[in-house]
Amino acid sequence: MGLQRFGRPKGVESKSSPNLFVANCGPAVGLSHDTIASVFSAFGEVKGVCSADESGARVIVSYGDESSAKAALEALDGQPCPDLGGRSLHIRYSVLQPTLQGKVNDSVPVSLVALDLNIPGLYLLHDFVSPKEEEELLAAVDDKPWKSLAKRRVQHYGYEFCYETRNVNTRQHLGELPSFVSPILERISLFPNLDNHANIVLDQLTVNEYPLGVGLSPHIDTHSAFEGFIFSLSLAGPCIMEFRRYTEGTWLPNTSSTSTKVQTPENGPNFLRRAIYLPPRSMLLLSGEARYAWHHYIPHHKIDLVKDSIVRRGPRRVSFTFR
Ligand SMILES: O=C(O)CCC(=O)C(=O)O
Ligand SMILES: [Fe+2]
Repeated sequence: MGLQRFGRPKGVESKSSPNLFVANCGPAVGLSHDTIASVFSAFGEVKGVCSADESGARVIVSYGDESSAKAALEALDGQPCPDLGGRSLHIRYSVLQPTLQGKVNDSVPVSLVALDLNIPGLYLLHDFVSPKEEEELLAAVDDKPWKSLAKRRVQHYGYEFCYETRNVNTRQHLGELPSFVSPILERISLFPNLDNHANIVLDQLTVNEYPLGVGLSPHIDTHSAFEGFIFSLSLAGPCIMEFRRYTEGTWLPNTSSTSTKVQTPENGPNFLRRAIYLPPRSMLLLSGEARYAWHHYIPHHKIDLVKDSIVRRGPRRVSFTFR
């Protein structure tokens, strides 16, 4: 029985189950799993006791049948238990749920630095803006009208972006990029790793606001619309970004537009996958091969596994993508 296979029940009333979630009980409060098993076995055969989480003070007690669990819950919940050092236990039914690992186990190992991905043209700078600048940028866009898409909200500056064609409408110039991004544009012009700084022309900005659990489908930003560099600044919450490179013949360009949408099964064998962690305030640069040969996307996760740590996404992530 592995850690976190059983969920903590959400409501006060939960469906009966042979598994009990028992709080105020465990090795951290001086009660071994064996001791707990022996006390709970007074109500039926105990199949196992395991930690409910990393606290050491919450366990799952599993019986072979629901009636034993019900008897134990009725007898022990909320009562000081003399055989368990007089502790008052808080007991609920628990439910088997997919492991935390299971929710993220389709992920590739997530790197913290761009170099580890071995994708030419991919760069990531941490702390590109300060926490104060982050706050100001978020306040500036929250002051402007958001446009709601199916799952996220966007703002466009410079040129309007058309999601049907995945292209900008060059006849609809919305004006210069707003003054609140001027310091960012200045800093971008000093970005290391760029051969020819004079070549950077960034006249379109998309601000994306992703609610918790929302990501972005695999795509390559339309070539004709945005030549050269794509810079993406992450604010407010973390996420991971994945990259796929298809070997020849495994994807087809979507002929209805200039975009190259993925048309292969999600987990076909014929592509390479890489992933990078994007903390808030970091700036990602996609150029060269990273920009033109790899699809990028943000998995629709609420949590990401980053170097053996569980990283929870925030209530929202806001990105500023300059092209
Ligand atoms: O949110 C991001 O960092 C990336 C956004 C993106 O890839 C796009 O707008 O094309
Ligand atoms: Fe993109």
